[in-house]
Amino acid sequence: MDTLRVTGGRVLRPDGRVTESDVTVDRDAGTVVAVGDETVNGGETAGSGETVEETLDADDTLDADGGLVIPGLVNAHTHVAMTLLRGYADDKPLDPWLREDIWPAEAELTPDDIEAGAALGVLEMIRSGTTAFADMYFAMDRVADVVDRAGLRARLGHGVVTVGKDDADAREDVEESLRVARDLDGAADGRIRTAFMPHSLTTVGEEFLREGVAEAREAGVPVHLHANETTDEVDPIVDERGERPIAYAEEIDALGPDDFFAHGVHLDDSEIDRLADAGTAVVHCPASNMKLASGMAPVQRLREAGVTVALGTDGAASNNDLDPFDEMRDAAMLGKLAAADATAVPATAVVEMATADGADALGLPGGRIEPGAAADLAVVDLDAPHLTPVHDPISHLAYAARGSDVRHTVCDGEVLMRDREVLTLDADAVQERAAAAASDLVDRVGE
Ligand SMILES: N[C@@H](CCSC[C@H]1O[C@@H](n2cnc3c(=O)[nH]cnc32)[C@H](O)[C@@H]1O)C(=O)O
Ligand SMILES: [Zn+2]
Repeated sequence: MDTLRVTGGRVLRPDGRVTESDVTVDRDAGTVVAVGDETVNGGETAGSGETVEETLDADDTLDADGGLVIPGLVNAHTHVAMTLLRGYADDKPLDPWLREDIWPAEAELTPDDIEAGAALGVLEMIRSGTTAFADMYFAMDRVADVVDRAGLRARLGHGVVTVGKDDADAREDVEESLRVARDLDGAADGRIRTAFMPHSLTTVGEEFLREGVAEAREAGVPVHLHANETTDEVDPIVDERGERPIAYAEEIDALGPDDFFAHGVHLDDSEIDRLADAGTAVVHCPASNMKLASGMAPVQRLREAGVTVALGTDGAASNNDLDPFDEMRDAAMLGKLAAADATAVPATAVVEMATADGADALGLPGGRIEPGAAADLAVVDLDAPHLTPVHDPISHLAYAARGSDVRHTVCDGEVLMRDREVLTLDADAVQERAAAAASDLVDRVGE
């Protein structure tokens, strides 16, 4: 067995305990084989016949001294190539922001641009401890190439918009989303999974939603869309159909146990119950919701109702970074404000949302450090002034740590970043190429 040992750190366990343990990883299988002396089958590692003691001479080690070993963080909703539009248009509500600024710029994006933007976003994510993400965009074959090279996991889909398009163009967009969902599923040695991704219930027509969802069910891929993000996305559905958006989603068969919806800001109690009954997850994007003044999602109520709530950054143009630590802190802060209750959405909740609940929402491995689990983890350096003293490491994850405190990132047993150096991408080249692509893009939009 080819082993990696993460030594000398404290480990965040699935039950919330923090223990001083080494973590042993089988690099070939991409799984955790031991946490301390806890193994898959009591002392023997993964059926190899070797005991933990015998594998003590690891083939490779990562120093976690003074650090906290956590499950790799999950960014459950983003548009990763939008890093090119970071800081391009700020301080506007969703609808005019999309129509006046973002969509005209996106109309000029080439597949090369999208690859450059995706590489930049993935670089940023690896550097802040993210090992899995969900992406809704276009030119997804190029995004998949980046994920393959960079070594993390993703659930990818082509975003469909049919409003303002003629029938042929609309159909083509739906077909492209289904093609991506079928062709890319299982790519990158299984690290890439896919979904059918209609942009939202108001930007895709009913007929296209029904047809696309039916095909997605046939293909066995989940559905991911923006739901109840703003009141502009709720009111027209209520006016035209006499039902709430989540009831509409259920009616078109888009409310399944493997499906996950971004935002869920404006949900009433009946919709929360429907989500809980269906087992559909919600991806909370607190920074984007605050920046676009979309509203405050009922995170505490959703969790109490039994809905799986994950965390997402949304695109870098509405955030403006892809740092999952910011998202944890924002979720805890905004969750309290939304509930008018300082005990709501505590530190333990947001850490769960960014790890196990994120992996569950996406239906991807990871999110827990335990024998037999996927070896997706990050080591957070706690030896810094803003993290001193350490009364409670989970409090620090939620409230005080930053993406730049991540020392190492591991996904599927591969070291993606060691001592802050990303090993799978040429960071300088990625940054330069993205900056050049972004400035060319803005020139073209201005012409
Ligand atoms: N194929 C579609 C593209 C859809 S990709 C997903 C879209 O979601 C947009 N987007 C980014 N952030 C948000 C948000 O917060 N709410 C809704 N849409 C967003 C993003 O800019 C992108 O255009 C087309 O032809 O236009
Ligand atoms: Zn979005």
